[in-house]
Amino acid sequence: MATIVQKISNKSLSMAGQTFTFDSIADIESTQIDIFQLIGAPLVENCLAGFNSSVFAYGQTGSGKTYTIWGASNASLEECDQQGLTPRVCQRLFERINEEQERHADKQLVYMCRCSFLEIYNEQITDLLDRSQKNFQVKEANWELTASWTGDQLSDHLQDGGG
Ligand SMILES: Nc1ncnc2c1ncn2[C@@H]1O[C@H](COP(=O)(O)OP(=O)(O)OP(=O)(O)O)[C@@H](O)[C@H]1O
Repeated sequence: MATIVQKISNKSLSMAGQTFTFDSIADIESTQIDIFQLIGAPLVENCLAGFNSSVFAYGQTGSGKTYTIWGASNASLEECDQQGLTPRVCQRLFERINEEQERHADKQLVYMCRCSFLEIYNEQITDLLDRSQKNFQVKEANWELTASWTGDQLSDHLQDGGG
């Protein structure tokens, strides 16, 4: 069978005779930990520095979006190889916040975290933290989301399966 896409290096691949270059390319050998180190850990540091961060998974059905963003269906918040980005990022984020608060105890740092978890399917946006919110229009530029969660609420939600 002809190879359609060929990985040339960690940053480039060839397809139909053309070479494409990216910041980084994961492949079939990449583990959930690899993806967390590549995307999740820098994202957490970015958030701690006060910047908004987002992860966008795009691909055809069955290509592994849910597996990558969330994890295998049997993965829980407990340590598990199959955990995806979301539980790992949440865990690291709150660990790092505790670390920073302890390190700078004299400054009494207060962090406010806000997160949204959205699915776009058939041009319909669903708020995955509040499934009653499912009629956002793609064209609307300033739709507002209700998802402003405390760490404990988010942690409970993740442990309940996030549905
Ligand atoms: N890297 C991987 N290692 C092991 N299993 C994987 C991997 N990626 C995906 N899978 C498995 O492949 C199947 C399809 O993956 P997944 O459900 O994540 O796709 P999807 O892109 O979210 O699909 P859809 O768009 O239909 O929701 C699942 O059973 C998932 O556990």
